[in-house]
Amino acid sequence: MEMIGYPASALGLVLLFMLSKLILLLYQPQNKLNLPPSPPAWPLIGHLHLLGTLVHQSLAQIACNYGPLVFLRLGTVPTVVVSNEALAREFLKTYDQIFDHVQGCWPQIYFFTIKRTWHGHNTDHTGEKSERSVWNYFASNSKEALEFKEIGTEYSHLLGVINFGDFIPYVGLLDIRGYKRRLMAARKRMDSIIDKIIQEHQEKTTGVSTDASIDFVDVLLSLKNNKDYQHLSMDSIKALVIDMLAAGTESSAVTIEWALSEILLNPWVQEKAQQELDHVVGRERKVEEADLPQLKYLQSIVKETFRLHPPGPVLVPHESTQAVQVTGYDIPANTRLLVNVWAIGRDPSNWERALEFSPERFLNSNIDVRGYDFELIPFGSGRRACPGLALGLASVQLGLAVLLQSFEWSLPSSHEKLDMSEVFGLTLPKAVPLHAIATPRLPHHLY
Ligand code: HEM
Repeated sequence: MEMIGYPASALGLVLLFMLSKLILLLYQPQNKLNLPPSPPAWPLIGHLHLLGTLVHQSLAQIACNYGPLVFLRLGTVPTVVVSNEALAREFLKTYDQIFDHVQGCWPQIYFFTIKRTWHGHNTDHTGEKSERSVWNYFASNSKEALEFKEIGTEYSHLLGVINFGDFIPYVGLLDIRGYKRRLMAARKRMDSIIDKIIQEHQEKTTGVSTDASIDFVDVLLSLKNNKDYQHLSMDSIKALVIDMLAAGTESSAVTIEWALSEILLNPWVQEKAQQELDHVVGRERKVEEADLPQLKYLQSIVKETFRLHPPGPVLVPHESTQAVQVTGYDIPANTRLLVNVWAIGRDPSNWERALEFSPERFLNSNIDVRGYDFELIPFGSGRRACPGLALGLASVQLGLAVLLQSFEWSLPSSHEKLDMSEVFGLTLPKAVPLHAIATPRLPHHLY
């Protein structure tokens, strides 16, 4: 008998080979290792069946049953999950270098690019207003901007779903649920937008010489003239542009939406924030970035929002480059690390009334979000921490300050129940977008 042109015996041999490879991968001898606690695993899929659509919540539930350090086998991928402050410090600070696996020079490029192009939020280094062109491009309502947002939502969803094919070799080839096909289609659409942006930047003949006029696409393109980065292909540069756009836009927007939602549930927070804005800025001018250091209550609102709704709930997966012992447990080389920042932010051993939204808790506290206080690490910590921290933090603080100074916020109906459920994806947005009424509170000429 012949199947699709191949003799059945040859097909059988291939299947047998694939199956034996899979069994070898899944059952590598690990019995001599002192691995962290682990729930019972299923054949082939390991612990994948324990992950629901809200992965961070499933992992928090597993931590409740098995402790703050858990070893999981997600298909063939060995994974450790960390769910408390002390262990986060251990993995991200003490063993930072070991759990640092990422594509070669990319972290340096991210830092270098953001440093070259960001001199403050609204102003360049000379203190003059500057147009930050690529970001402005996507903040607009242009056809490309709307398409980018649409593709971004698709990407975010597809990167969040648990796709068995990503964890079990050969299953991925079948693409049973069509995720790969959808991702390729989204990538093709994204590629054509990025190609257009790159072409426009390459065609720019003037204005690239001053720091104020360059944006991060200019900086990335100029890497080709730098001898340390000449090996970078055009595809890598495109991927870097997409990374920066994806990481730099959604996280700040999602945080502001959560902050406003919490404020609507806790109206006295709005009252106190507006009193502070009136006192520090007044109502005759718009709040500016220079006002932010004095807006202590607003800063506390932002910290409290990051605590309960971190946009990267399990950070970006890190991977061990070598075997290591952490708190007496063996962690093999090539083990993925997930840090459940969402669970750490709600851990009652760190936070009183942990599930309550209470910005006041930060007013007389030194806890900050910059990666030194491991009970609150929405930007990660150490070598892999977010390179856009300063820009992201300022964007959220200023964005929220402008919204609270300019408008009185209320729900469309006093009986309306605000839906606070989440969707797990590239970030952690609200499942149901916020609908609120904005009533102007500043003089007419300021709008
Ligand atoms: C609310 C704002 C933001 C939050 C909460 C945030 C959070 C994060 C987190 C948690 C990570 C992963 C860190 C880790 O795995 O240890 C990350 C990575 C990253 N972020 Fe941000 N981010 C924000 C804004 C931005 C902005 C504005 C940019 C760029 C302009 C940016 C660029 C990046 C990049 C390129 C990475 C990947 C770094 C790597 O893999 O080494 N982020 N961010």
